[in-house]
Amino acid sequence: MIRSVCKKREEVRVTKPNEQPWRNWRHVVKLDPDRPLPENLLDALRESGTDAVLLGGTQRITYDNVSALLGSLRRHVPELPVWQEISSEDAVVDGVDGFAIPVVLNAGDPRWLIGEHVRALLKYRPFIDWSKVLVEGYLVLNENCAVAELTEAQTELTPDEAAAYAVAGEALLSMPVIYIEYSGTYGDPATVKEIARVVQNAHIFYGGGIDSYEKAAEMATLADTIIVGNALYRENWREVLEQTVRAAKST
Ligand SMILES: CC(C)=CCC/C(C)=C/CC/C(C)=C/CC/C(C)=C/CC/C(C)=C/CC/C(C)=C/CC/C(C)=C/COP(=O)(O)OP(=O)(O)O
Ligand SMILES: O=P(O)(O)OC[C@@H](O)CO
Ligand SMILES: [Mg+2]
Repeated sequence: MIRSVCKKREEVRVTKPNEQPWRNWRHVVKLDPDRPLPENLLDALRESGTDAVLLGGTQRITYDNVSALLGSLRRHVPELPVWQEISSEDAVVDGVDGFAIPVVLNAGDPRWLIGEHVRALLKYRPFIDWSKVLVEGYLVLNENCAVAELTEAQTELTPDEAAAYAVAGEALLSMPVIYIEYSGTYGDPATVKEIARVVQNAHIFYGGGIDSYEKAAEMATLADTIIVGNALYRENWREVLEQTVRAAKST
């Protein structure tokens, strides 16, 4: 009986350590498919030393704008890994190097903890190569960002509470990545430090408000990977790119 049940199981590929390229990422650029890029940014990425690009945003993400941005990246920087951070099941594209799937640990609306994921699995499950999937346990900590509003995230957390969410993600839910998300504002180093202290094996992404060498260096000493988004859409994007990569690689 047991054997026949086992035979019926589909083969699920488990990711091996050498299939976790994100463990080597120190600096990542997050590009929003909904926003026009500064001229020459993509060419500058080629020489920048950044480790990967995440395609992601919260609002107005469509199949067409993700495909267009992916196409531009492949033309200008063919060697740079590009991962799609899925925020809408209708915008999933083919041809990326991997998929990052956010799960918002402190979501007030459970859709963003598991509901949307189940809906997407009903559609994509037979076609998924799980070795290309990275689950990100998001901790959304800036109450004034689009993702906090969408997910109704409980952002008022002490460092101890934030760390408990991170441990829940790592130890209870076996998440490989904990993403400390302050999108749009620079985070509280004490909170990031406490999370880094208690998390044992999960890889820590930090994102939010990084626009200088000093901020990048501070967060890069606490987190495994820093993610730079909004500041790349400003006039001084060249300086931001150069300084934040240099900080991430030298700390
Ligand atoms: C080709 C093929 C068959 C591929 C298979 C695809 C695949 C691997 C499918 C997996 C199925 C699956 C489980 C998909 C997930 C579906 C889904 C919609 C899940 C919900 C994700 C989620 C919690 C979204 C909420 C928003 C969020 C966390 C977005 C992440 C990006 C982010 C925070 C961007 C920051 O942007 P924003 O807040 O807009 O910041 P600024 O405006 O300030 O810049
Ligand atoms: O846009 P910023 O504030 O740099 O944040 C980066 C990233 O964490 C957003 O999801
Ligand atoms: Mg956005």
